[in-house]
Amino acid sequence: MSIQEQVTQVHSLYDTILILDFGSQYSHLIARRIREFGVYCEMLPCTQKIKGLQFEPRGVILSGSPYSVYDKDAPRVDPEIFNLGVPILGICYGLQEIAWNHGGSVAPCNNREYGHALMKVDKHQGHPFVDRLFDGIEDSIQVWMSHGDQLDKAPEGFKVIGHTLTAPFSAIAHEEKHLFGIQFHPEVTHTPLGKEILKNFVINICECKTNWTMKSFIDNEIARIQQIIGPNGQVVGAVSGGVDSTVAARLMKEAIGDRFHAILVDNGLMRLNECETVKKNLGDHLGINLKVVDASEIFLDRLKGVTDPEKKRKIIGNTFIEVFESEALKIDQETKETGHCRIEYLLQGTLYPDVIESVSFKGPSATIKTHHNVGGLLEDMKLKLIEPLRELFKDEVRELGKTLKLDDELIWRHPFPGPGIAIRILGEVTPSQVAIVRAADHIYIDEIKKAGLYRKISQAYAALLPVKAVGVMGDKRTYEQVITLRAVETVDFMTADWYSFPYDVLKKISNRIINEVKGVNRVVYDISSKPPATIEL
Ligand SMILES: Nc1ncnc2c1ncn2[C@@H]1O[C@H](COP(=O)(O)OP(=O)(O)OP(=O)(O)O)[C@@H](O)[C@H]1O
Ligand SMILES: O=c1[nH]c(=O)c2[nH+]cn([C@@H]3O[C@H](COP(=O)(O)O)[C@@H](O)[C@H]3O)c2[nH]1
Ligand SMILES: NC(=O)CC[C@H](N)C(=O)O
Ligand SMILES: [Mg+2]
Repeated sequence: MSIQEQVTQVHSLYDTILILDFGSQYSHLIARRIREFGVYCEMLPCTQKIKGLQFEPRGVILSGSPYSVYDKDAPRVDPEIFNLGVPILGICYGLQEIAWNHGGSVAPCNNREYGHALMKVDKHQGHPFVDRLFDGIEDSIQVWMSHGDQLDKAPEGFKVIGHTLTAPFSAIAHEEKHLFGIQFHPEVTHTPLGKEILKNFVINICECKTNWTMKSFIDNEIARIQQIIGPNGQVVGAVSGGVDSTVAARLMKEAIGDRFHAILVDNGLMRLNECETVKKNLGDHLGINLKVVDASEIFLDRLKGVTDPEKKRKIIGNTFIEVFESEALKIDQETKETGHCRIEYLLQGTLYPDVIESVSFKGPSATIKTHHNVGGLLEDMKLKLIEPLRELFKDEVRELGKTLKLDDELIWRHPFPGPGIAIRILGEVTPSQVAIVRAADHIYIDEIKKAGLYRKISQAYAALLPVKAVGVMGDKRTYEQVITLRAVETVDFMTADWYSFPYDVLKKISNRIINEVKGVNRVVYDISSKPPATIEL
């Protein structure tokens, strides 16, 4: 079977929901919820032309957006979508966009709704289709809203299927055209019955089959990679030993075999003995021959005198790419005789949270942190990126890892950021500061493991604060640095709570760090949740 045929087969095996993304912070959550039902979905930019679609969706969802439909430069859906003849659900901006396209009126409202609201469900006897969206929901529901505009008139032919005290057209539907619009966000957990509503749309209204699984994601991704890379293409891979890049590498290996060249860059900012351990693990478990490139001097040299964490990330991101580009040239030379093409692609294990926090859709959503692998890339980089996990959340990648039969230890490894210890030293990064963090972190993680808490905590690390404090050791005054410990619990790393440690474990950790790590006389524990803090510093 040709690759094109394999791709087409995906769409014949699985019913597809098309999500058109207007740039909401929650667009990917919609995709994630739908995949949880076992239904395949694809998310494309809202500018997608219907003529150019390579598949026939069973239904379409229009996401929310930071824009207002009446803005001059507001993103617009291709009106052809309304001639597809499949059910369409608009969420927030999506609702407003449906109304806008059908002669409804949308305007800024006096009673903006941000947060919880109670929506009264309006049923319509004799119009069975419009009632399907809120099937199983009686009377009223708790919903989560985030809008400053609202409909002040329902478009012609639409029925009102829900209203709140201040928004009379919170939910509308068209019996014959199978169009639905809701002002609230069903994709966030703050709408407790949101999942049921999405399920009603996807399964009861669009009648999608629920046969999509992680196994099919894998097959689909492998086919896609083969199609992109071609029969002779080669790929260089950024592989850190973390679960994301390991899963990505595993898919790539499966897709193109030895034409995949995995590289671990030792940037001098890794944890104790990390490079050796990772090389061994990936070789032993996955048969991936990992080349470790020692570039620690260049990285540490470029970080001299730099204290701003964003600058550190950019320097590290850029230097990573330089190393990969120079390694790719070396591999091109070495494989010249094989008939394989020159390396065009760089594989990265980028996940959705890396993307959403680093870049913004057409500008307005805020950049939180430039993850080195997204916003920290070289502007004129020659290698093109291939990122099979770019749409997934961490827990989905772990699920994928399980399906790929990766070792539990690897799947449940705490994430470790690419810029590593550099962003865990507030202030200048020097070899002696790196050594302090490395030693403290090693003790911290060791004690967490000994206490049997490693799997309960989602991510833990030690970091160095840029301050000194007075202490007394062996009757002598000390004036040394402060280690801060962080441990969080989270599912998707988008929000997180600090971990509530048993005191005796903290006591032991603090004691060991102060005794064993020279240059430290205090240990503090970070009790900030995300938001408003972030997981890293
Ligand atoms: N030292 C490194 N050498 C090569 N590539 C790296 C290195 N550190 C990070 N990367 C690349 O940057 C990507 C993002 O890093 P990140 O730490 O988010 O993911 P990960 O290391 O694969 O998984 P985890 O989040 O579990 O640590 C990685 O997937 C990998 O492609
Ligand atoms: O590869 C990475 N490069 C980065 O620049 C980076 N910054 C944060 N992280 C990791 O992302 C997750 C969320 O972290 P934050 O709450 O600090 O944004 C956590 O798991 C962080 O460890 C990074 N990973
Ligand atoms: N969350 C949204 O989609 C908001 C849509 C629009 N910007 C409003 O404020 O109403
Ligand atoms: Mg990592």
